[in-house]
Amino acid sequence: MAHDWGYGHHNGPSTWSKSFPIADGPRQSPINIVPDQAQHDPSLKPLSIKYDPSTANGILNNGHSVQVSFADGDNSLTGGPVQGTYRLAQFHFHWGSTDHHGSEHTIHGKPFAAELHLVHWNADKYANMAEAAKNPDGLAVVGVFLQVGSSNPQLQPVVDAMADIQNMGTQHTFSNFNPSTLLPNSLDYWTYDGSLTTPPLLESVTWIVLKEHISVSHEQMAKFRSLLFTKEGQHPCHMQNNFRPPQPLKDRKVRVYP
Ligand SMILES: COc1ccc([C@H]2OC(=S)NC2=O)c(OC)c1
Ligand SMILES: [Zn+2]
Repeated sequence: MAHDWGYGHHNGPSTWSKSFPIADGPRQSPINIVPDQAQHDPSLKPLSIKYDPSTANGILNNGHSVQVSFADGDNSLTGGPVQGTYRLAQFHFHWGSTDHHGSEHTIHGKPFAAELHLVHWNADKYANMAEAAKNPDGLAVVGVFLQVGSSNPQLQPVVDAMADIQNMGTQHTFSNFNPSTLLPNSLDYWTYDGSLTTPPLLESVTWIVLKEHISVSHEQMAKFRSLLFTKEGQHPCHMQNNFRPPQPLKDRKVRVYP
């Protein structure tokens, strides 16, 4: 059966457990992060991220988000909370209908306007992203908060490409883009064991949520909200509020670096 999960009243996050019982699992994401309760851990290392801009190979409206994919190549995440080398597969975003909410993780209960997810898979242990996603140490997702303020020129190539992928299922060429330009100056982070934030909600993600946000302008956010959840010819429904709310922490600790 084709899964018709979404973010609407009838198919949104509160309904996902019907088809995906893991939605009520022990390590679901996102979560609310309480900085004062995060634990220091001397085994945590600084993050090391190196991307090859020539591996960017397309931008897609997948009906849930806007996603930029990368060919297998020298795109590595090492250090931080992970062992070995994780390879970048794609990045995408989650955002709201206003500038005051839209991120998936929250800090002290406070949401940001949007959240960037840079998705990496454990290339030392698994053959590809799909295999990695089935394993508890398979994925590492770097989360970056977007706060509305000054325009972010580094985001503009992604924003400009949105004109070509307005409808669900549309894609366009997107090349020579270095996603490290979307990272803040500081790579200090919180980390915890979690999951994918949309179905299949697999509990295979080591989360690395950066403390420092990046900026985005109100006008740039309006372009995100101009995207459509719907296909060409369908009654148009604007892509916004494509975020899952925070889930119970249960028996987990959030660690902090430094
Ligand atoms: C099959 O591939 C998937 C499926 C779901 C997600 C969701 O989990 C997070 S995290 N953000 C999402 O939209 C995904 O992202 C890596 C990749
Ligand atoms: Zn995501």
